[in-house]
Amino acid sequence: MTQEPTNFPGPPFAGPEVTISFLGPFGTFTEQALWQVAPAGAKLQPKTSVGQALEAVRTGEADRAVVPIENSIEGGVNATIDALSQGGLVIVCEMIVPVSFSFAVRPGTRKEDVKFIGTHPHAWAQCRGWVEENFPGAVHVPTTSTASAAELLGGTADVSIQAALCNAVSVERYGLEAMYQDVADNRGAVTRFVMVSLPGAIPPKTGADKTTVQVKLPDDEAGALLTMLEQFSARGVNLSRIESRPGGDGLGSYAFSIDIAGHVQEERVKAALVGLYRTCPEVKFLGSYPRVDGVRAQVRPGTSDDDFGRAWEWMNSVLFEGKAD
Ligand SMILES: O=C(O)C(=O)C[C@]1(C(=O)O)C=C[C@@H](O)C=C1
Repeated sequence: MTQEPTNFPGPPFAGPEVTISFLGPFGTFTEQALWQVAPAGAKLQPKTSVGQALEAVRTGEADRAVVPIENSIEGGVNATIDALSQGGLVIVCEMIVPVSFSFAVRPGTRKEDVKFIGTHPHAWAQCRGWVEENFPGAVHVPTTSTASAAELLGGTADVSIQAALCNAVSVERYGLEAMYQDVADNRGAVTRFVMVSLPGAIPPKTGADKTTVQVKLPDDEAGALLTMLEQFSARGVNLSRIESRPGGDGLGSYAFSIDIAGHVQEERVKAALVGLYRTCPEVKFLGSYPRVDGVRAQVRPGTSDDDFGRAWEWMNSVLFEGKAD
């Protein structure tokens, strides 16, 4: 099946259809997220880790990768944030998926048989209280995704788990049955996913955009964090997420993963990023893309593209015409 590359996020792909790698196997929440944007004929490549899904794009094996980046209960997905910080990839769109879990077992399993429960650590963190109440003393067996726990449980091999906390679609896919449905400690939990590609044309600005950057602060410099934040506040740029990650060069060295409300083609965002680049040892641009919630950035008086344009006109008249007012 041939796809029109034009309205698909990110640079054109070699075609005829787009190849998308994702945190697999089939039946993960990540697969559910990718169908929000993937065309019907997309070729899917399930991978066993976020790192492998992203690497497939770096090597050209896939045109895009879809990976989880943030959960409303458990916070950032470090594997994704760290892998993206290695550079070479950009985010081209985001998706949000409401998350609740099925408690899946092999047909015939009794409640008292369940001693070991397999699932992804992020899923476990979202169901910890429920498990404590319903299966006190049960042990968490971490798996590479929620669907991999279901696949393991449904497989013929003699496995050590008796239940999996997974997406409802995995229950049927792997021949299991749901002992409980809609399991979650917090109603309304959502996970945010991103689609990434090799860098190319930046998705056009819509007025409701996000820009993701990774910034390293100078080591042992008093006020370095404040200086970094001032680059944003001085230009009226709002942040929707900021997380510190170890820089990897020993204790005390940190990098910040930041989502900015705005598009890199907006003057106030450009000015903030230029300010960051001047004052921080490392700045990585990880993409500008439309916000899935459609929330438009509030533009403070004096920070619109028009305000920057008038200010530059004035400066040019000072520089090139010698004007003094
Ligand atoms: O394991 C999956 O099904 C995933 O898509 C991963 C993931 C995550 O990394 O947060 C996605 C959504 C849920 O929050 C639990 C797990």
